Amino acid sequence: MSSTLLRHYIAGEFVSSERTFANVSPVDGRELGQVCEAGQAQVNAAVEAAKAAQSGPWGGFSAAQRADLLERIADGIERRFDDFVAAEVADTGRPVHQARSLDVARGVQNFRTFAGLVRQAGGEFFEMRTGDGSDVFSYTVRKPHGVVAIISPWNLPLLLLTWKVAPALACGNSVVVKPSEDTPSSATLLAEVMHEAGVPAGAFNLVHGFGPDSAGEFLTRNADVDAITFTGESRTGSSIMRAAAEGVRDVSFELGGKNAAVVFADCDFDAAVAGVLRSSFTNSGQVCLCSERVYVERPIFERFVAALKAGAEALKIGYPDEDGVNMGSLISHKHRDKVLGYFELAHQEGATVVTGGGVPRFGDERDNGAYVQPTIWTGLSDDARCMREEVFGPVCHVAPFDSDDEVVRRVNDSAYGLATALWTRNLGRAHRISRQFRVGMVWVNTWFLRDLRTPFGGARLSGLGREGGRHSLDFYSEITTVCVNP
Ligand SMILES: NC(=O)C1=CN([C@@H]2O[C@H](COP(=O)(O)OP(=O)(O)OC[C@H]3O[C@@H](n4cnc5c(N)ncnc54)[C@H](O)[C@@H]3O)[C@@H](O)[C@H]2O)C=CC1
Ligand SMILES: O=C(O)/C=C/C=C(\O)C(=O)O
Repeated sequence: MSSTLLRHYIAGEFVSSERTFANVSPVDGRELGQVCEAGQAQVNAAVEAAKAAQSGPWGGFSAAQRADLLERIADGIERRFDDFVAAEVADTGRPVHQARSLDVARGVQNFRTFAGLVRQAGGEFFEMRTGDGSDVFSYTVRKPHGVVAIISPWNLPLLLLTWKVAPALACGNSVVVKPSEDTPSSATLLAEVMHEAGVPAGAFNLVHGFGPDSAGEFLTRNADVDAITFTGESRTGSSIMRAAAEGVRDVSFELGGKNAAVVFADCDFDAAVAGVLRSSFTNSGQVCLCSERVYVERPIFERFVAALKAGAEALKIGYPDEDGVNMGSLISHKHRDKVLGYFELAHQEGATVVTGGGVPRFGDERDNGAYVQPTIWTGLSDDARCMREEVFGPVCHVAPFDSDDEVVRRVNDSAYGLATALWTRNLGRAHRISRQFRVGMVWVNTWFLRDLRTPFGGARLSGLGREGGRHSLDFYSEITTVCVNP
């Protein structure tokens, strides 16, 4: 990073504020730098700039020009790939190889994908014969909403931010982005790339700060914001929805999950063990798609738990740039306290701790970091709080099951409904039961394999609406129908 003071980006300029807060490394607890905190006036200025951009040069861009701009932004991220990796790793403590292969690579891909999609996006066309014999035709045109507020979380900072910024700009909106207070760095770099790529002033704005009574709430309550897209905790989604109700603004929410993995006795055993290790422990369990409930068909239950335990104990926890490291820290000490609270609760609720359950000791500065051990529980009842609430850490509970109907019922017995992963060689069964899960996404013999054109989102507490492919174009557009009676 070029500076240790991270600033806002408003109306095409980097600006600071008097109030700042510390950006703290979750690897060793040291301060990485200071971040400006936007007050009400600065958030209002960002929204005003975004609104003004709609009637300036940005408002005149054609879809093809916007697509070209998105390609230039993707080129800009690629040119500064190593800076983005360093920013993401410093803020999150994740392994460097993950930031390279997932976070930053996907940031680039989001811009290229939505550039391609908006170039192809057509409207709809219908013909209808009326009672008097005339042929009426109707067609649709896509227009931007205007100003879109983007509130993003800390778990996959650049990936989730670009997943929203790219289609919002592709559709011609102006955006005001509020990244998580825990991960301000890659968003600031993205503002630098926007500046270098020649994004017209006001089309992309960035404000730093917190949620309640800070930049997040100021932004979502601003009446000139036309639509809000948010990824984060379900409770925060409810607060934002209350703010959006004023003025009946459009919302798109990707919220939490208490996802299940279902392992049938006929699965490819080694692939299923490797898959569940990934789905439970990737990014230290801090992906909304992670599996915290694992159901294993009884004939292979004991063998599966033993193999999963061996796999979890073989995961290497350490510095982000260490060779062979699989797991980094959690995002923050605050989040570690939350995860450790669930470790304690599991103990009180009668769990058997198969492995983990504590904090690794390194004997160096990482003991000031926010690490926890990968943890596996068995023996909890389906109504235990640890089975119903999202922990968002490297932990799963493994339970046996005996029939398809039973496992579908238990998987669906959740307030959440984001994703399920199935492991079986019987594709007939996979097709049959996939549709029975009350979730937005089902993976069969894989996990977190994403075609960016497919709908992404969840049911019930897991979200509202779908993004991805044309679903993103629909959310980020206002569609007008024109009916012509020739
Ligand atoms: N994708 C997911 O499912 C995620 C789930 N979480 C869960 O949420 C818990 C809390 O983590 P947080 O970072 O505090 O998540 P959060 O949902 O509170 O924060 C996400 C974003 O929303 C903003 N925000 C918070 N309250 C707001 C409000 N009232 N109005 C507008 N913006 C607001 C935050 O500043 C941040 O940018 C975690 O322990 C984890 O369990 C966190 C991040 C992502
Ligand atoms: O878009 C993806 O591929 C990943 C999405 C993950 C989340 O939404 C999350 O962890 O919050």
